Amino acid sequence: QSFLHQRHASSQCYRFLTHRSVHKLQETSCIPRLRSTDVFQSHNLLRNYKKDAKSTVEFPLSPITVTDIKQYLRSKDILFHDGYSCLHIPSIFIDAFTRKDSFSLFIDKTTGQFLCKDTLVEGSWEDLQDCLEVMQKDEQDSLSPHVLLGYPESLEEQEETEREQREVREIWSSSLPFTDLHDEEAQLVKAMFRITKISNATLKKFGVRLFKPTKSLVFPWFGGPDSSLKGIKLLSAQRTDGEKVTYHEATLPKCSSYFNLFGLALVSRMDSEVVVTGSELDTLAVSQGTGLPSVALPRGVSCLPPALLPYLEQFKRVTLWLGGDIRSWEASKLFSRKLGLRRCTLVRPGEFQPCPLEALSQGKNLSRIVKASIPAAHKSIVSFKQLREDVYGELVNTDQVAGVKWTRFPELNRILKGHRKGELTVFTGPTGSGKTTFISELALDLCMQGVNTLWGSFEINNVRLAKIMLTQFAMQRLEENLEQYDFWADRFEELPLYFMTFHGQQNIKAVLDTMQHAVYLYDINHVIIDNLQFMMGQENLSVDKFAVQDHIIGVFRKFATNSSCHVTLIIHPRKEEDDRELQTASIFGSAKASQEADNVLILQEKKLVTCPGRRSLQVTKNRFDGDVGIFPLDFIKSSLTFSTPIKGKHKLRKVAAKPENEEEVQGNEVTAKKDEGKKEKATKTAKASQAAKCPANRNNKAK
Ligand SMILES: Nc1ncnc2c1ncn2[C@@H]1O[C@H](COP(=O)(O)OP(=O)(O)OP(=O)(O)O)[C@@H](O)[C@H]1O
Repeated sequence: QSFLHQRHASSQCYRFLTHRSVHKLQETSCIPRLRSTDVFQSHNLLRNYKKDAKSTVEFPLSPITVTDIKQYLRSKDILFHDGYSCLHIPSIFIDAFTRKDSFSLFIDKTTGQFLCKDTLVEGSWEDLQDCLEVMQKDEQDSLSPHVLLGYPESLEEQEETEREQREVREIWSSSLPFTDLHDEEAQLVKAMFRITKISNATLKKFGVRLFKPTKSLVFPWFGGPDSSLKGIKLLSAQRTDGEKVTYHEATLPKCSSYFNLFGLALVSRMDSEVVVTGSELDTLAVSQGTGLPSVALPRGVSCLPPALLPYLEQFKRVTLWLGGDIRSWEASKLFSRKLGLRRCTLVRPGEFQPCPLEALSQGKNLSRIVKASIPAAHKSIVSFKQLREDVYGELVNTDQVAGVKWTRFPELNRILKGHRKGELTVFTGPTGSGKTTFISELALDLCMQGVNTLWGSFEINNVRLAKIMLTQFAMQRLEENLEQYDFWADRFEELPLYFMTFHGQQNIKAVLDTMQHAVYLYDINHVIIDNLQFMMGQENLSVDKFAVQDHIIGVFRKFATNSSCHVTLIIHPRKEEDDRELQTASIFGSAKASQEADNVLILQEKKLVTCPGRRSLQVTKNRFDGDVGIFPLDFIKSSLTFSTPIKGKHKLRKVAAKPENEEEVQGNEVTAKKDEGKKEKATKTAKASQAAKCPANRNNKAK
């Protein structure tokens, strides 16, 4: 209280302290980014490798609820509209006469973060409270938009921003509108991007141009009160497998500060309906095919940054048509929660409803597809009639339904089939057997494929953990190749990877709040908790220890389901006997708790008689399709990675995993052996190609 009073003693003082409080927030942030990036992002990186580095700054010191926000506003006699994702209040950064009845300041209901659309002033809930207090104290009816001190950019950052802005202007001014191209050339470019059905009029309307030197389409980002050019996205196309086209994109400014809803500049204040797509080309297709306003998400289906929500508040109906695959479908269900379920309808991907661009090329009626979109808010009781399309979707897309495949662990794909959202994986193994090291590689593999990942490492600190992951990423001992550090660190920084800063014993509520917050901000798909024992300390230990553990498992289970987020829990076994293998029962206190887990993985240490000390991974539970099994792991100390042993060298043996189908396990083992040769070859090729890509020294980076 007294601190607050001091803060509000004068505007001058307030400016200084608010500035400091921003830093305080950064210091205490529970989800910091690894390091600020100052590297221009390669034109060839896929969008799902990018992460929103900027938003890690604003972790609230104490979680805020919409009720708290409303109560505070009422206490200050501030009128507000209760919007879908935000509360709308009259902006305090424009004078009372100009603002009239316009409610242009948006407060995020989940985080309290605010944005004034008229002045683009933004800040945390604490910042807004400070501003309101100062206004009241000084009896002012508005504040200068400059009252909030920004987060000062370093000289390097300023230079980088200026360089980017210069580059934006240069590329834009040397790009050509399609109407300036010869017919033949325009057709050729359209054929290359597979957009022959998109008319020149549509391209012109959206201001799409061609940048000839890299044969890229240029999508402009117009924004701010003066609708000036704020950035661009460059899209290049490459034909693979004859007909298939792979797109690569790059943004300026770099992806972490690229917050453009492409198409927004064409939306009028009166529009109440919008179709949200996962790519700029899809937005062109929707606009041309339906005549409806349409916007594209800057990072496609990988995330919907909350910073964009105020721009979507005006729409009473939002149709999410994010693509033609299961990943888009899952993303649309998650994003609709952020946008407010009531107003969202979803286009279910399928044979007759591909992504908008494909639908346009196939001559489908896009308006009809949008009209047939289904409400996102589902009822608690449904009939099979409502479910049949979902069931059909699962049947025709079995591979995608099975989840993201590991690239480094083909044997795990064979047993578990993939990594799926909303599941709970429990992982155990003897003390010091390499649990953290193994899970680190397992999670890294997924993260490298665009699975947004959050680590809760309570036992080892984040620097050590990041060092392990970076070594696994580079697949080599970086201590001996320090000149390559920047090369690998720059690439590692691009991963959608976040760390909680908790260390040691933690209160489970604080951890869950942080996880929830991260899911909202970064669309986290995978949380790893290492390990559960660090959440036990503060619970009431007068009750049975294992009952507490089971309770905590139940809490994480609920979180995984409700947040559609995969949770991997590392747990120490309850007892270890030297000559006995660990089993499912070695972890859980009760049968109920083992029931909660979808997957149970055990790192077995001493099971292969021929090679003591060798680890193997055993899957003892797999709710998805019931397959269980075991496969050996080879540990490469220099890279801290695990890989399948060389064919024929080590004999696989069956363990008492109580497989439902013994024949199946034997079959699995045969397949595993077949895979070994392939894996070895793949590892060698991967290492060779990485070595080829990696520069001999850091000077190359500067070049
Ligand atoms: N398969 C392996 N063979 C030999 N050493 C390994 C293996 N896997 C990991 N290690 C090493 O063993 C040490 C402990 O590994 P790690 O911290 O991953 O184990 P843990 O099971 O998580 O430990 P704890 O039980 O304390 O949580 C590390 O130095 C790691 O590099």
